[in-house]
This record gives sequence, structure tokens and C-alpha cells, in this order.
Amino acid sequence: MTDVAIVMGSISDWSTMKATADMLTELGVSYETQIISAHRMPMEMVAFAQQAQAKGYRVIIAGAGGAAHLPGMLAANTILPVIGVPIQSKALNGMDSLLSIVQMPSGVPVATVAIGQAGAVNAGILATQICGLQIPAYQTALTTYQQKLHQKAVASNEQLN
Ligand SMILES: Nc1c(C(=O)O)ncn1[C@@H]1O[C@H](COP(=O)(O)O)[C@@H](O)[C@H]1O
Repeated sequence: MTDVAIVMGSISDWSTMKATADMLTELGVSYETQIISAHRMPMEMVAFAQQAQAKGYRVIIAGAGGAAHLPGMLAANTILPVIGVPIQSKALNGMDSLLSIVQMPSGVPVATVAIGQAGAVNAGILATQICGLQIPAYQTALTTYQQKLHQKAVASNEQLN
């Protein structure tokens, strides 16, 4: 069984969403990646969302840019938690993606992270935290990751002196 599904609206999103995949790899979390678009592949998008729980995924991470309907439309078709990653669009710098993803109507949440790569990394961590509620090995990996972050911050402070 694969724990996390990473989906994105276009192959052009991969340069951002690779940061999610890399984070999950670092934390030892199983994932699959797929291009699915609510706009360009509406039937496949609905089928994917409706089958996601039965496939055994615990969390869906969806990256999309511009009129970023994908995360919300997935959330509308599954009870799994959906984390939305706003891709940094060229025309509006990702503000369009962010607002399209975050401003969901009451009853259909998408857990929205920051625009671009930092958000993509955090989406991977957030998904691991959710899966970690049931998988102790993921909590151990998160603790190790947090300790590494701490050590790096302390070490960078020492560079000042
Ligand atoms: N936002 C969506 C959806 C969707 O929400 O279904 N499908 C594609 N896209 C976005 O269109 C942007 C440009 O895509 P192209 O580079 O393929 O033209 C991408 O950021 C993609 O996520």
C-alpha cells in the first residue's frame, strides 16, 4: 500500500512538486506521483478521487497553478485529507493559485500550504505528520528531521561569531 498520492495539474508543476517527493523520500514515506487535471482530465480526476481511499492512500497532495481547481475538486470527491500546493504562476506570481486553493467553501476543506517550493516541502512534512498518527516509524523520522533542522540553525548561528 502507498501512503501518499502526489498529483499535479501539469508536468510543468513537477519542478515544484519534486520538492514534495524529495521530502517524502527523505522521511521514508511511500508515495506515488501522477498528472491529473480537473480542467483537462475531468473524468479521470473524479475517478481518481473516488478510488483513492480504496487504493489505500492516507493523504492526497495536489499541486496546481493559476485557476487551481484540482485540490478543491479532489476534496469534493473524497473523504481523505487533501493538501493543496499553490504553484508559483508566471502572470500573478502564484497569488491566483493560492487564492483558488485556500478559499474553499465551508464543508470542503483543502489544507493549503505556502506558494512554491517551500510550500511543497511543507506539504510533504504535513502529510508525514498525518500518516505518523498511525505509523510510529514516520514519527521517528520526523523527530530526526526536526533535530537536524535544529542543529543546522544552531550551527548557522555560530557562523556569526
Ligand atoms: N490548475 C490546473 C489544473 C486544474 O486545476 O485542474 N489543471 C492544470 N492546471 C494548471 O495549469 C498550469 C499551466 O499548465 P501548462 O504548463 O500545462 O500549460 C499548471 O500550473 C497546472 O497546474
